Amino acid sequence: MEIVNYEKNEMVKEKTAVALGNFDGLHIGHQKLIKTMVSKGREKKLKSSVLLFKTHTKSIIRGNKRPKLLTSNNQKISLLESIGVEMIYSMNFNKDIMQLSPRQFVEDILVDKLNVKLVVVGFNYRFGHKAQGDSACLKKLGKEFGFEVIVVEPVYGEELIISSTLIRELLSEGNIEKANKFLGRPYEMEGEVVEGNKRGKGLGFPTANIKLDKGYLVPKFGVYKSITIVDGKKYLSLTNVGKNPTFNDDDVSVESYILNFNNNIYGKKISVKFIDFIREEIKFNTREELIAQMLKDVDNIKRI
Ligand SMILES: Cc1cc2nc3c(=O)[nH]c(=O)nc-3n(C[C@H](O)[C@H](O)[C@H](O)COP(=O)(O)O)c2cc1C
Ligand SMILES: Nc1ncnc2c1ncn2[C@@H]1O[C@H](COP(=O)(O)OP(=O)(O)O)[C@@H](O)[C@H]1O
Repeated sequence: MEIVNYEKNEMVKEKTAVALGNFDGLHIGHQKLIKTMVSKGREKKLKSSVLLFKTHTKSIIRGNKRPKLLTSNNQKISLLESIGVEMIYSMNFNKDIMQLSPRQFVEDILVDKLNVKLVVVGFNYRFGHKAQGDSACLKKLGKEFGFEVIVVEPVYGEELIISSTLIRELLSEGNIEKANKFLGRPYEMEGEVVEGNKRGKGLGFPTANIKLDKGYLVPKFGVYKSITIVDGKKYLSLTNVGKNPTFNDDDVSVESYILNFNNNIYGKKISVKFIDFIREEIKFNTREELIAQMLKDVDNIKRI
């Protein structure tokens, strides 16, 4: 996968097919759009590419109301690679870019830098200063500058339009099953293993605590069946998300107890795939009650 940087003033020589959007979550709607771009691009002998802003466009525009992210740039890049995308055109979304009119964006970026011959966007795509441009405007500019525009219709799941917002809501409600169905894969959080409160081993349940980045979406507090990936190997695990009410912790933690595992993994980068919501977090009166419940949780995930 080739990564080309706008900031380095890099220009693309080959003719390209480009998909445009934030693509946070890269859910099955996004996947359909990207696949359309890749296959139509191949037909026309164009280099398949995605223009990615390093930050979500709404995170700059909305300040504090920024949406919590479902995918990191690295996750997006590896998912895009697996769909067959050949190039990422990477840009910072800053005040200068934000102020480009739809016409300037098309001329300065898509035509001059990216050499586009095909642009694929979703049905509700907006672009340019104050989101003035829509797909009809893009089509008009395409005629003028000589590129084709394909607008991809929405993908539905259970009569709802699948969107990143819908998936954020499902994860916040603990509806991991539906969120995973719409993502087309399990929801995944990755991070470095950091030290926790050093209680886990004493309870008989050591947990690898992931260093959390505040920008990412944390699913509903509770206990999940999960798959934890350490050094490329998959392990069955139980992941607790929340504030450990039994111990009145202040901070939110995401921590995995990995079954049949006994290694020191502090400092390693691990990834947790959420498979099933098991139960809510409980405030127990004693450590013993918590331990008894964790033993039941282990039994539980071995059965489902
Ligand atoms: C399977 C599992 C279930 C858990 N359920 C609860 C719970 O219901 N209530 C709670 O207060 N903490 C729960 N925890 C979190 C523990 O309190 C936490 O892992 C323990 O205090 C160790 O924290 P530490 O890693 O910061 O040392 C659970 C942890 C695991 C692994
Ligand atoms: N089965 C296991 N699951 C998770 N972590 C384990 C396991 N076995 C050993 N470890 C190690 O133990 C650490 C967790 O121990 P714990 O007592 O819970 O301390 P902390 O509060 O620092 O998380 C993990 O970060 C990891 O390095």
